[in-house]
Amino acid sequence: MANKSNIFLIGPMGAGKTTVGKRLADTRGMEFVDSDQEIEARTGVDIAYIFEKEGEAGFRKRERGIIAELTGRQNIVLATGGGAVLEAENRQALSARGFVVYLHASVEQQLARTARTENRPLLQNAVDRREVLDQLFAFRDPLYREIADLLLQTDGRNARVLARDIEDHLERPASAI
Ligand SMILES: Nc1ncnc2c1ncn2[C@@H]1O[C@H](COP(=O)(O)OP(=O)(O)O)[C@@H](O)[C@H]1O
Ligand SMILES: O=C(O)C1=C[C@@H](OP(=O)(O)O)[C@@H](O)[C@H](O)C1
Ligand SMILES: [Mg+2]
Repeated sequence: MANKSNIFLIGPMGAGKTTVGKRLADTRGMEFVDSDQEIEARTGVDIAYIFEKEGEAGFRKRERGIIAELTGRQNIVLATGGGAVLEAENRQALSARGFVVYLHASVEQQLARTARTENRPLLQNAVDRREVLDQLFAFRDPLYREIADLLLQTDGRNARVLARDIEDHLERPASAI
């Protein structure tokens, strides 16, 4: 049965999943978990190091394991990584086991918010970050939409306002969501 006590945040790098998720969990008194931070805590190394040693495929395998586990919990706010929706298994678990919020951001906004990034290997190694973000977004946007229960535009809107928007949607009767 669907467990909608969980809130799962999806969307591209720089959409604010980690930032908004933490804030939302604080105000709702829920546990906050970030799949990337969880992988780092368990392996003792950062995401960039995992990409370097195991390639993207190695990272996706770890991400799949962690999402399968975390989506089985209750009453958590989970911030996923931007590529979590690539795996059908992840999409299935996310949509079945929680309320899925797609934090949408234009590529322009993604670029601005990831400008000082130090632990996003897909961007760090890129010659042209805009092109990489463009391509990722074109491929992934339909996947985010496929499982989203709610889509929020984040351009020009701060994390506090976005967390409150999510709260407002959750307070509404189910038929209005
Ligand atoms: N709504 C927002 N408005 C302005 N800056 C934001 C917003 N959300 C996140 N940020 C900033 O953008 C950067 C990336 O945010 P982060 O939460 O790590 O995104 P994600 O987890 O989706 O990749 C951080 O520096 C964060 O402070
Ligand atoms: O878009 C992606 O494929 C990735 C996004 C990152 O998470 P954020 O979306 O939180 O930056 C992180 O999981 C990894 O660098 C790969
Ligand atoms: Mg994040």
